[in-house]
Amino acid sequence: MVGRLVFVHPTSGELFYLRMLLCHQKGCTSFKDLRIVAGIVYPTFRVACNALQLIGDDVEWLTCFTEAAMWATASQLRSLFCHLLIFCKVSNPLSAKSAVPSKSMSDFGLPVPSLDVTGVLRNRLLLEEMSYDKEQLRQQHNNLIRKLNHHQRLVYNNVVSSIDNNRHVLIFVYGHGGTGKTFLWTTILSHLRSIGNIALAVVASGIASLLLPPGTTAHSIKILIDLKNKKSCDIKKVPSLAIFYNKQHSYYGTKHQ
Ligand SMILES: Nc1ncnc2c1ncn2[C@@H]1O[C@H](COP(=O)(O)OP(=O)(O)OP(=O)(O)O)[C@@H](O)[C@H]1O
Repeated sequence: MVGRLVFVHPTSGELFYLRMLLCHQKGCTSFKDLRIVAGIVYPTFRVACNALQLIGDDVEWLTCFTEAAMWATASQLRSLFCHLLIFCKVSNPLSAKSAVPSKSMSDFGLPVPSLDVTGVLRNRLLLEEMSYDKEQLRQQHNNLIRKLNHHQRLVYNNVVSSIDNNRHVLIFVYGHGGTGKTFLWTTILSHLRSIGNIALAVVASGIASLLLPPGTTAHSIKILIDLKNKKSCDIKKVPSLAIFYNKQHSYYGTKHQ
């Protein structure tokens, strides 16, 4: 029987290697026969092609990867690996990855960070909120709290007691310009952060965010200022923002300007 094999693009994966085997293996009567080389049944057409030395053996890529492993950081190695996969037509990606002996911190007798810690390190929002100088904040708080006037003190006590008693509350503070609202927020924020809690200062505008230590705009963390029926905040389940909101002991304060 005389037949013609249609062209198969190299990016077609196993189909490409099947076509290659059909051009080289003789007397085969099944797909399995095509995968047999020197009596060994190979699991895929590509591996069978490799055994027949029909395709490159990736040595140049393995050498490149092994050399880079001597000096490159983990992040650079990951970039290189992706670059090789995408642009260099590596025939066996897994062997390239396993060619580099990977070491973990425990191999050097170092404590392995918990998943919780590595999660926090990847979360910029959380990292910022947890890296305050607590001692400095404690001193600032001690200095500010002494100056609070009667009304400020009332609000301050209310906020702190609701946190101490784990009560979820919404507190609205009204006052004309210059009556000490920002002063009050700063006192509350310094207290919460000095005891290791996360307190998010949210404002309506970018200019107002400069008044609070460090404040952020509501829209940048997807909080709606204009609350109406059936409106919802678009916070995805996995990203850092969701992890941030899930973190226990988080408090949000907003300032409208
Ligand atoms: N209890 C206080 N002791 C000393 N100074 C205070 C006190 N409360 C407020 N101030 C000072 O008064 C000034 C105005 O206060 P603040 O900026 O907190 O007002 P505000 O209500 O936030 O104003 P606005 O609404 O215009 O932003 C600031 O210089 C602040 O340091």
